[in-house]
Amino acid sequence: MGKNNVFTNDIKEVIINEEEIKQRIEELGKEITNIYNDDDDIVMLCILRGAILFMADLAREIDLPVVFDFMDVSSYGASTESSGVVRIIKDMEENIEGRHLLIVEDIIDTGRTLKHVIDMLQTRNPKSIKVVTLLDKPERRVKKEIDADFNGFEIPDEFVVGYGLDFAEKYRNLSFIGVLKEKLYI
Ligand SMILES: O=P(O)(O)OC[C@H]1O[C@H](OP(=O)(O)OP(=O)(O)O)[C@H](O)[C@@H]1O
Ligand code: HPA
Ligand SMILES: [Mg+2]
Repeated sequence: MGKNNVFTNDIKEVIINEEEIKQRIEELGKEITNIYNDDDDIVMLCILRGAILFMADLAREIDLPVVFDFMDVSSYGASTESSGVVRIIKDMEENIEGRHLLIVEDIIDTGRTLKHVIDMLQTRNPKSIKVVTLLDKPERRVKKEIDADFNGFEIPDEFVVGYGLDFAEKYRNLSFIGVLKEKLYI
């Protein structure tokens, strides 16, 4: 059986394939490498769980010394709509005062998760906060001021899964980004 075939019946359309993801991450890695100095103290913060694959691949394309940290944040649960309540399930471990913080997200949708995380982390006085997201759904933004500094792909307003993104915890291990068939959640 070929790779990811077990999910074929659930996916309406592949919108970003494995090769496109890989190429874009190489570009993002170069862009990010270029905006920092070699001696900057950088903490890469992975927002669990969705950003785990992106973090792992992006970090290897950044040619700078970085520290890894993780924060587990959840607002979607088993739904395709944000609950509106952003829950911090696990806080980060590093002290970020005076250090550069690079937040790594898989997707910015309504922007609620990122707004909540940034508001919280800003009070800890990092030297800078920058955000890199693999996917961006600008049409869905409620708080217009929330945006990424680095953005892999702009996508339309459809519920997507794969490459870390889930529906009810499923599909995270797809190697591409696909649109989920609506009959599975409507
Ligand atoms: O811009 P928003 O509308 O807030 O949506 C984006 C957030 O939602 C998803 O997380 P989710 O709550 O599903 O947790 P998960 O990463 O563990 O799947 C995704 O990983 C982002 O963190
Ligand atoms: O389109 C999406 N897919 C998966 N998780 C998400 N969290 C926000 N938007 C999405
Ligand atoms: Mg999710």
